[in-house]
Amino acid sequence: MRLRFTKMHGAGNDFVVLDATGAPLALSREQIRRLGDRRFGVGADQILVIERSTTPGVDFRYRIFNNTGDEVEQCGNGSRCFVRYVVDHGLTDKTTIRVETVNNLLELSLAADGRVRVDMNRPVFDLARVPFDASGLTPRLVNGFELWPLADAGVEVAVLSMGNPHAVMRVADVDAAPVAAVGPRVESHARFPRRVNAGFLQVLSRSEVKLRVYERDAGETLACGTGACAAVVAGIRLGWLDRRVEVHARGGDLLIEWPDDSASVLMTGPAVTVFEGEIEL
Ligand SMILES: N[C@H](CCC[C@H](N)C(=O)O)C(=O)O
Repeated sequence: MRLRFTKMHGAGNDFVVLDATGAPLALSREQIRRLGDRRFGVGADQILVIERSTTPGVDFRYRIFNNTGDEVEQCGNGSRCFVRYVVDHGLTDKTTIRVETVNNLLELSLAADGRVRVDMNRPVFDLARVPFDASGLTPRLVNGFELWPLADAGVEVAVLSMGNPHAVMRVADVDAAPVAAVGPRVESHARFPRRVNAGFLQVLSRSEVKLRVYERDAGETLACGTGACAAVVAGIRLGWLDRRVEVHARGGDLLIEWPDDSASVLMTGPAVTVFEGEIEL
């Protein structure tokens, strides 16, 4: 099968974007893995498949696959690249776009300076919906929010979902943090039945942080949009951060806002098209 694709990134988190708005696209797990393979394929952290939505009032649907071939629920940087793609390819003339994913409905808009602003919906703290198994654990409360001990990984984590699961831990210096050693142990910890994205958060001030994320399936990426949302929400709940935070990821900067505890999390950041191409799968 000859397949046209668009290579994009959002703050260095990179994607292969496939346009299935004209005709359905059914790819095998192996074909998804090939697209994501940096040696034998195009190479990307995730593969995004864009489709028209059949839901009234919703413009598009987009599916997200980690480069292992696993389909996942949410991708913050990917949602910004999705908007950039549909606008640049004339698939919509709207400036605010509603898109559904496997378990979420997002409202996205182009900002004046070319960045993309995404309403990432509300964070989920119900542990069963993350999912996280806290049975037998006693959390340490900070500002009334739980930090859960993962003794065998030697860390405490804040646990929440942005549609996909996140475990956030505070570190003194992200550049010195044991991401390669501790990331996989948290990602695959038995208390996360669907595994988890592991965020390493350094607080620079109440409105500025540095973040590294060891992503579920993908390993450390240069940025993780949902990870940035989860880290800022956890920091606000723990009393470390204000409601509008600049997040410095290794691949670029994201602006995260959580106006109040009942509001959606808003993320603003870059979305860049790198090249278009074709591949024989
Ligand atoms: N690895 C994530 C999916 C991609 C999320 C990330 N790339 C983002 O920008 O939110 C997961 O398995 O939940």
